[in-house]
Amino acid sequence: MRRADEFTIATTPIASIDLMENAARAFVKSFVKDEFDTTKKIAIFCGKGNNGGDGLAIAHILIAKGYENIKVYIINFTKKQSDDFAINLQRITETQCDRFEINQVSDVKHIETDIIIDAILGSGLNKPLEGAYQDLAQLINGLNKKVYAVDVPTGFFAEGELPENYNGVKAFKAICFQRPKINFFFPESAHATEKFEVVEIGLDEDFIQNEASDFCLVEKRDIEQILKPRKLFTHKGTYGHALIVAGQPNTMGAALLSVSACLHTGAGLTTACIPQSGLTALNTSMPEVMALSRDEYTRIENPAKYQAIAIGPGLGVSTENEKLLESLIASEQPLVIDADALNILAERQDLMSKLTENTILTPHIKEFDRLFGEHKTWWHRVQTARQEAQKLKTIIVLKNQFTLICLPNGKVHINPTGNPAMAQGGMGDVLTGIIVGFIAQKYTPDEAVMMACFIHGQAGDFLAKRNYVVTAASVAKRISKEIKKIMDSIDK
Ligand SMILES: NC(=O)C1=CN([C@@H]2O[C@H](COP(=O)(O)OP(=O)(O)OC[C@H]3O[C@@H](n4cnc5c(N)ncnc54)[C@H](OP(=O)(O)O)[C@@H]3O)[C@@H](O)[C@H]2O)[C@@H](O)CC1
Ligand SMILES: Nc1ncnc2c1ncn2[C@@H]1O[C@H](COP(=O)(O)OP(=O)(O)O)[C@@H](O)[C@H]1O
Repeated sequence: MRRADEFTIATTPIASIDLMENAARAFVKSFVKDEFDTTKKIAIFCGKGNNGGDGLAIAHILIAKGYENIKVYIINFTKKQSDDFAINLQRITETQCDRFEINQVSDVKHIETDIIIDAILGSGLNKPLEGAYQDLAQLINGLNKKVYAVDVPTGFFAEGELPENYNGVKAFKAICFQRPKINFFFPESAHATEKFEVVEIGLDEDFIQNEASDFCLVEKRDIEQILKPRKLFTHKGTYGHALIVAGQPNTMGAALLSVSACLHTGAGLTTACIPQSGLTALNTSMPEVMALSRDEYTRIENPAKYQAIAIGPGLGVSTENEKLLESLIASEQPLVIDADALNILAERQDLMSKLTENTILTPHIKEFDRLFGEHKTWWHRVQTARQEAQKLKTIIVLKNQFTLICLPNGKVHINPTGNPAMAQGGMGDVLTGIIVGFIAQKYTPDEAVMMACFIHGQAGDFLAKRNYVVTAASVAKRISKEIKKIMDSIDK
């Protein structure tokens, strides 16, 4: 982002001070949506770098908008100041804004305010907070006010491993510039901010798109480019045959959820390989689905006849299932491996090197650590996922609030859809069903995974607008409508 900043300044007729003004305006636009009461007391804490420069620009824009009680506090812990900070300090001096210098932390104790805007340190943070900065952050947290952070909360590293005990400012919302910071996507960021919003500040978009970055956010337009319409004269054979090996007598639900998701994703034919005891449930709830009884078939005859095979939801860990997984891996079909099949793999590390190229592994955090070892931080976990995806030539779908899709080429696609209403058992089984449903329809494995994660989350987001909790079965049933919604938006 810093390079995009420099590029934009160098190649467009925009001065860095104007870019700072753009950033401040974008911050204010978002801020006033939440905080429209112009009589509230607002304290803006400004460091002396560009983050603080933003804070000063925000102050004069808010004053111009009629906010009556703005006070600016300059954090004077260092002599060094940035050029744009100095320009904005001069500008604010020419207004009626109340301005105070904080030379020591104790000066903050007497501040009375309703809202705090944190512009002390931003993306220029280059070491963990200590000394006066750390004490100041603790003091601000102790005031228990609603804190809006400019770009990032003070003390929060935009990327890289986050320190175990976060000691920075705890924000209610971070309003960050142009692109989300990678670390916002990891659960540890919840210590630093309750939420974040990204606002555009006019950086050169073509430059950002072309910058080599290993991380990218999946967007609706990516899905629009991949999705193919169902054409005239096509038939069930066109849309492939998916096999889902899942369920045991007490976890038949996992199999049914996965199969239902596959059906609603549009596979031409779906076969469920489940124990005999589940057949009645399957036939009653989904007569469209065919069955292979697993009591009879401990091996899958002719796996090549399926265009896509998933194994794992509710499968159970047993010697028979281990053999079944081993035989499917030996068939050299690319598989979708989930849940108990991942747990079997964790016990049989020798099978890992035998996985066919483009096999998809879909672990949640615990399954991931069972497979690849304990990790203390998400940053570290994601580095491992990237390395393993490259080494094994597999796709690793590391499931989370923001699911991270690690591809064999080292790229990580971050899925932005989904919400906590989806945090309920069975949701991952549905994701597996969607992935296998798309692969059956001849989408490439990385396309299938990207579409599946995005649409799974989008279905959950739609349902969460009207429900406190969203069940896995309701997400599975919603998939076809969400695909249609995207299809219709392409047609327009
Ligand atoms: N790029 C963009 O898209 C745009 C960015 N903009 C804004 O600029 C912000 C980045 O500004 P920035 O580079 O001036 O750094 P900032 O965060 O103000 O820090 C200042 C100085 O603090 C120091 N320091 C570091 N760690 C420390 C610590 N632990 N404890 C104490 N001191 C510490 C360090 O100085 P050093 O240690 O290197 O001498 C650092 O240089 C960004 O977040 C956004 O708000 C927008 O205006 C326009 C578009
Ligand atoms: N807070 C959340 N926000 C977004 N998605 C979530 C959230 N909690 C769970 N999910 C999604 O639900 C699924 C849960 O997967 P998993 O734990 O394997 O479920 P199960 O094994 O019960 O089927 C993942 O796709 C995950 O991304």
